Amino acid sequence: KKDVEYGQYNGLPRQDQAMQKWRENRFGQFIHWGLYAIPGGIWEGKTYPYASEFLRGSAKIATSTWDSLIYQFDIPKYNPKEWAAIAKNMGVKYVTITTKHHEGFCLWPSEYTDFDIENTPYKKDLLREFVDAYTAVGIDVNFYYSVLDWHHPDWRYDIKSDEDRAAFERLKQFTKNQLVELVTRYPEVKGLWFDGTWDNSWKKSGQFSYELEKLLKNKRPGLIVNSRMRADEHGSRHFDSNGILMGDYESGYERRLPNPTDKEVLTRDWECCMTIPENQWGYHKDWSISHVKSPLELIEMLVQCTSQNGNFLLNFGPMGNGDIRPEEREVAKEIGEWMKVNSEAIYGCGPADLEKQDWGYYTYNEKNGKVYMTVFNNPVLGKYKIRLPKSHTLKKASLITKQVESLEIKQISPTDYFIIPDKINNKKPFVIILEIVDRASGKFHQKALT
Ligand SMILES: Cc1ccc([C@@H]2N[C@@H](C)[C@@H](O)[C@H]2O)cc1
Repeated sequence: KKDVEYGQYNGLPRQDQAMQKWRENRFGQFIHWGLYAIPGGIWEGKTYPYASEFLRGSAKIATSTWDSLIYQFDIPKYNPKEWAAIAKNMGVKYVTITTKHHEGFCLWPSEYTDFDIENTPYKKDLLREFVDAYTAVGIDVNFYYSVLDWHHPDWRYDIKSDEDRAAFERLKQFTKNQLVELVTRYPEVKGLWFDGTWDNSWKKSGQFSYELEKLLKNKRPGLIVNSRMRADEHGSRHFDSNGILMGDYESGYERRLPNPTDKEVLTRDWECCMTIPENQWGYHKDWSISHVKSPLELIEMLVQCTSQNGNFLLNFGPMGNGDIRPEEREVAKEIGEWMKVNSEAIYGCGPADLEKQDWGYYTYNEKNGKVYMTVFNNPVLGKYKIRLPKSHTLKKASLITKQVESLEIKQISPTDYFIIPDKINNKKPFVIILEIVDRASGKFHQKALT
């Protein structure tokens, strides 16, 4: 064991009310919005296929040229109430918005920089309007904040000289000031999603990140931070040098999910953040340049995350004028229709600790003791196999839509059962509710998650 003074300092998984709500939420909306939404991946008539929020680098644009985009940020179509309605209808319980991405442009009127919403034609506190609109419809609000700041003259990729050290100390103070400002001006905020913390300069700031986490949690009791915020004093990130997760949940699954049978992730809280195109977080004008995930692909990811004790954060990239693009409206509508029927298998659910089968995923709600089977793959066999521990019995199977009172069950061995639906006519993923009992205790219980 290494002596780690600035690693994890509270016991995980957190069981306080705020974290339980974060866990029960399961499904969130990510929003990437900034100056990059104005060019939308196209510069001087050339389409750049890389992530649009990196266009400044991809198109080798001078910082001063890029920063002058601020004068075009007049967002005539910005309608946070409509954004919140779209999110509500999609079925998300929380939202995470980029208050400041790597470009350094702040969506709120910050005391510590002029590179913010106040100096745009819009002028008003866009973030306050956003927080109010989402809070009004009962969606929890989190802030994404990039420590990496391309606009700030004191950013350093590494600390190689006294000048670097002095500059980065100023940057750290600026970062602390902005974060205290955010949790103070917007006390409704539930969590902070840190990004841009991979450079050596931050890896050498482990103690600072430890003290910053403590400071922010003192200012906002219950605040939830992701593992990307932290480095320990040896430069380890996400997990400290003893392999202990830092922050409150693991946030390494970016545009990828764990292997569906990975049992290790069941032991901690984690969140997967996902783009609808292959790799666009900010608005890109041309989505024809890559695969665009269908609502069904995205629903399957949401169900898989829930089945493995994770949250799913689906990204939207609003347009430079503040409108939500038609493709994203359509995704929100179709996922929302599915959630209206099946969200009981998602909200407040987690892993069922049953052996995964090919037809799809199990989720489990320990409050009502119900196990949910979400079917994505119809077996040619026409029967759905369930395998239970010997001590358990499958008592009942019914459709969440209650089209039929119950489905036929056939036990084919001490551990295996077939569920035999009268007909399989589903074109969409569907949910079967299972009543499984441990004969000894009379109810299904999940192995305690260590
Ligand atoms: C190499 C790389 C750096 C930063 C990112 C940012 N993290 C995502 C959550 C987005 O904010 C993306 O811009 C992605 C890839």
